[in-house]
Amino acid sequence: MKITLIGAGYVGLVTGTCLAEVGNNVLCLDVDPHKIATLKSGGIPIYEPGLEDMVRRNVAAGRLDFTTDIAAAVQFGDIQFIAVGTPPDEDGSADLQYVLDAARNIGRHMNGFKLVVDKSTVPVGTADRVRATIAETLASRGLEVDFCVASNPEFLKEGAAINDFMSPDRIVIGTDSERATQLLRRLYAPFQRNHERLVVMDVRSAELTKYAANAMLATRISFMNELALLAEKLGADIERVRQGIGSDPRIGYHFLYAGCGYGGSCFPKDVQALRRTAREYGAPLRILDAVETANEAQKRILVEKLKSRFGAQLDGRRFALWGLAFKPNTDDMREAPSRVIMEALWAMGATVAAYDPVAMPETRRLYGEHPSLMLAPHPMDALRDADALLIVTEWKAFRSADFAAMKALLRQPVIFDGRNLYDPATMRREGFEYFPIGRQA
Ligand SMILES: NC(=O)c1ccc[n+]([C@@H]2O[C@H](COP(=O)([O-])OP(=O)(O)OC[C@H]3O[C@@H](n4cnc5c(N)ncnc54)[C@H](O)[C@@H]3O)[C@@H](O)[C@H]2O)c1
Ligand SMILES: O=c1ccn([C@@H]2O[C@H](COP(=O)(O)OP(=O)(O)O[C@H]3O[C@H](CO)[C@@H](O)[C@H](O)[C@H]3O)[C@@H](O)[C@H]2O)c(=O)[nH]1
Repeated sequence: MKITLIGAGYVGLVTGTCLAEVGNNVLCLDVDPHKIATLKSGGIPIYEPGLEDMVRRNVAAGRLDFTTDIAAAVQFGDIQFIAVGTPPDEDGSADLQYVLDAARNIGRHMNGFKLVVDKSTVPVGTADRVRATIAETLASRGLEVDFCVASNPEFLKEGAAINDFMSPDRIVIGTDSERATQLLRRLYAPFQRNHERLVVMDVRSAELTKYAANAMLATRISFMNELALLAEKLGADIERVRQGIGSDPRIGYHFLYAGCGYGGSCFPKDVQALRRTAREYGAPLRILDAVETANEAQKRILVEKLKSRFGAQLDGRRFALWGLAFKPNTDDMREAPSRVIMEALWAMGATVAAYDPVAMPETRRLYGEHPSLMLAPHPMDALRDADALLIVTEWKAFRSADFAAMKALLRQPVIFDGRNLYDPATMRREGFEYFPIGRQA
């Protein structure tokens, strides 16, 4: 099939590449000429394990190409995926300007039938707005051309995007059109594995499903984070509690890890946008209000622990920080807890020596040559003469650490572990003051 991806970001690039991988012809359009130039020259603009090879393979096979030419892109695909960003507006609602721009461009350049698929995360009712925008644009050209609009939200996780796309738990399709259903059934047939993954429903339910999934996962995390703080006070261990409840299949093990808060480009903005929709429709989601408040506090939890240990005056102190990305296997720092933590430490007069395996260029882009930030070439270099280490992202490389060497480098053997990487008893034996989340220090 011939497919156009509008937006070649995380979702557009992964979707386009995976669709090419199973034999489709894919053209990815982006308004960012630098992104397209990078892709055209064989590079990829994001860090996503496995993606670069897959892009290269499909470009070489002639199934994948990139363009900034809007007319050519719209004319190319029988299916037009809209995968542009939907960042939060000032009031927390999803900003739909890019989605509606894409819709206008489709209306401006289409000459025959198109199936338009909203892949971006968009509030309920957006497919109707996309349909109306295309219809108005066509009318302004004096044309009547047949088209359908369907919703097909994406559930991939950064860092595991290719596997999530190639082997999805489910593929949600929202449409009331038989033609759209048949086309998307054919398109997604190679991703079904042994049993049916397609869940077909009305458009509004599909749009809400995406927000419901992210809100449910964010709720589990905030619940565990608050429970962790209680466990600390009660002398209990949140890791034991996690294993104890996760074994109940009604609860399950996934997304129950207490830590220093959820970040990323999705949970924070989608929780905010759903709360905003709920308020607008007079059906407030009080639970989600609490989820967000709890998460904001959790992003500061290491700072609070550090203040209890060192006081609030940190002039002259230096702290090592391991992990800048909002989670492992990505260079994405959107809404990352590391940012809240570094900014709080700077405000109290401290300097930070940080290390991350892939997110240091992104850190430089965000903070420039910040006078209170040193980026260390190696995790151990960050520890030299630091008053304590803060662990913020659970990169695999941090799991098996050389404790003796760490102790020798740190000014004092103190670790605030925001991801519970180590066993508290071992850390005590090794002579560390160890402050985990929800476990006994
Ligand atoms: N990142 C994720 O893990 C993820 C997962 C599932 C869903 N989503 C959702 O998917 C959507 C896209 O997210 P993303 O992370 O890929 O965003 P992104 O910022 O990485 O990419 C969006 C791209 O769209 C381009 N763009 C903007 N307007 C355009 C236009 N009119 N025509 C062509 N290109 C245009 C931008 O230049 C950018 O490259 C969002 O709604 C997001 O919530 C993201
Ligand atoms: O038990 C857990 C699991 C995750 N997190 C944190 O939650 C955040 C989000 O993690 P994750 O969901 O793995 O990353 P994303 O790439 O943001 O993916 C989420 O957001 C995407 C965009 O909507 C969806 O497509 C995915 O299904 C959804 O998992 C990160 O800060 C994690 O550190 C925890 O604190 N505890």
